[in-house]
Amino acid sequence: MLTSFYKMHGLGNDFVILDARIGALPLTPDRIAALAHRRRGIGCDQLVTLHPPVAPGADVFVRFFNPDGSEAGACGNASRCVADLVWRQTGNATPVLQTSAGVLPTRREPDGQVTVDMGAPRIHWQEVPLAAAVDTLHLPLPGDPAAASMGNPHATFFVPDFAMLAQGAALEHNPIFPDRANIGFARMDSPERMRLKVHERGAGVTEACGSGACAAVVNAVRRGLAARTCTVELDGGTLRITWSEQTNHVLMTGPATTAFEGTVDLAAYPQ
Ligand SMILES: N[C@@H](CCC[C@H](N)C(=O)O)C(=O)O
Repeated sequence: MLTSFYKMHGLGNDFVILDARIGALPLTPDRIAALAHRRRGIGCDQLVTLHPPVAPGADVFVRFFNPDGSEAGACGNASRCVADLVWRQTGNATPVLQTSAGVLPTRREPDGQVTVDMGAPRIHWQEVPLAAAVDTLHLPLPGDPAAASMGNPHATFFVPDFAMLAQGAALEHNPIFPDRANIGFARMDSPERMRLKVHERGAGVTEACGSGACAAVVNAVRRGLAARTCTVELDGGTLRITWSEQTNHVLMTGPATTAFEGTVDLAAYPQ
């Protein structure tokens, strides 16, 4: 069962991308976890699959899976990578991605970076989701985080340093997050510049989290800490995030890089 894959990354947040547009792939949560394993598989922060689109105007349907086998509604860095891949395959510089959380227009910039319209943030407690009707701007947790969904659940802690990062795994599983959550730690260096580290749901600390950067800027703007356009510095590099006042959509701009292409025998991995 030889299947080709692309190994790509956005700021060191790395992906195995499998193309299921020409035929379904026999993937299960266990097989995804095995493929994502850093020593026994190809290794990645997320496994991404491409499918024929259903939404009118969409060019490709994209699904995102964490290395624990769970599925996520959004992945900002992988969205840029898929847009870059579609551009390289077809020459379409504005591919539209369909995801389980919505339809995302993308654009290749003149400098080769990719902008993804990540849609409108969801800030009602049921949309995040949270387990109870609480103020999403001030969750009843030590550290006073704010919550938002960018198609996947995020909580942002505004911190002076990153001493809390080790608490990310416990916070991911806090009962206030019924679907677990990605946990961001943001240090505001100025209203236009943020330093961010993210413990990702189902993946642990990664070098960058695109949806986490979008959620952190949204939450920082809601708190009066950031300008609508903010540079987010992650361990793997920087993203430019704009939360548009006109459209309420969040635009994310950053690089997309191909590391290598390869072939994998899916049957050699557990089902
Ligand atoms: N790395 C991603 C987010 C991937 C999904 C996340 N771990 C989740 O479970 O929601 C990004 O760049 O946004």
